[in-house]
Amino acid sequence: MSKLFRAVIMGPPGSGKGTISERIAHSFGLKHISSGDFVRENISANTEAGVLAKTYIKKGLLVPDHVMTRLLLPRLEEMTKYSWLLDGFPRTLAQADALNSICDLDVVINLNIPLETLKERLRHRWTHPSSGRVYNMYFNPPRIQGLDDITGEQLIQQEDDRPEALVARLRHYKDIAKPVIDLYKAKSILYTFSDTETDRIWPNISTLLSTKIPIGQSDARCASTH
Ligand SMILES: Nc1ncnc2c1ncn2[C@H]1C[C@H](O)[C@@H](COP(=O)(O)OP(=O)(O)OP(=O)(O)O)O1
Ligand SMILES: Nc1nc2c(ncn2[C@@H]2O[C@H](COP(=O)(O)OP(=O)(O)O)[C@@H](O)[C@H]2O)c(=O)[nH]1
Repeated sequence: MSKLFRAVIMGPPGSGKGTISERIAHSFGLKHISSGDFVRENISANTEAGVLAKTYIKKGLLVPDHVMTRLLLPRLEEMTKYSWLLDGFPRTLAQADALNSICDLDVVINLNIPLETLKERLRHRWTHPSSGRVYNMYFNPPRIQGLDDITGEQLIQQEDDRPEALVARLRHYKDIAKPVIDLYKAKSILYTFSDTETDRIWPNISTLLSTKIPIGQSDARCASTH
C-alpha cells in the first residue's frame, strides 16, 4: 500500500484554516478533521470529555491539553487507513509532542495573514453554532441572509470574533503557536503562506500538495467528514 499523507494546517483565528481545509479535502480527497467541530460534536453528544471541554469553552479558554489529546488521538488512531488534514490541532507544544508520538507529519501549512485582514474578516464572520460552518457577508455569504445553507437555522456572530476580543486572542495565539511553529520548522515540514486573500494563497497550496501527495491518494470519496 502506498504511504498515506498526514498534514496539519495552522494559523491565527480568521486566517482561513476552515475555508482552505474544505478546499483541500475537496480537491485532494483528504479527510478533514477540525478539532473545533470535534469538540462541538462531543459537547452535543454529552460525552465525558465534551462535558469537561464545555466548562472551559464557556469561560473563553482553550480546552486543556490532556482533554484535547484524549479526545483527538483515539480518533486519529481510527483513521490509519486514510490520508488526513488536521485543522485546529495541535495548538500547543504539548499537543504537538502528543501527535508526534503517534504519527509522522508530511506537511504543516502555516497561514500568515495581516492583523487588519483578520479583524475585517472576523467582523463579517457568521457561524452556524451546531456545525461550525462559517460564512462571510462578502466572501462566501449564505444563500439566505442570516440562515445556514444546509439546515436553514439561524447564524450567529461569535462574541470572541469582535475586533476588541481579537487582539487578545491573537496575542495568545502567537505565544502558544511559536514553539509549535519552531518545532515544525526544525523538522523542515513547515510551509508558510502570506497574503490577504485566500484565493491568492490557494493556488500555491494546491501546487505544493500536488507535489507531495502520492499518486493514487486523491480520492474524492474520502472527502470532508462534515
Ligand atoms: N487544539 C485545541 N486545544 C485546545 N482547545 C481547543 C483546540 N481545538 C479546539 N479547541 C476548543 C477551544 C475553542 O475555542 C473551541 C472551538 O474551536 P475552533 O472551532 O477551532 O474555534 P476558534 O474560535 O478557537 O478558532 P478559529 O477562530 O481559529 O476558527 O474548541
Ligand atoms: N474577505 C475574505 N474573507 C475570507 C477569505 N478567506 C476566508 N474568509 C472568511 O474569513 C472568515 C475566517 O475564515 P475561516 O476559514 O473561518 O478561518 P479560521 O478561523 O482560520 O478557520 C470566514 O468568515 C471566511 O468566510 C478571503 O480571502 N477574503
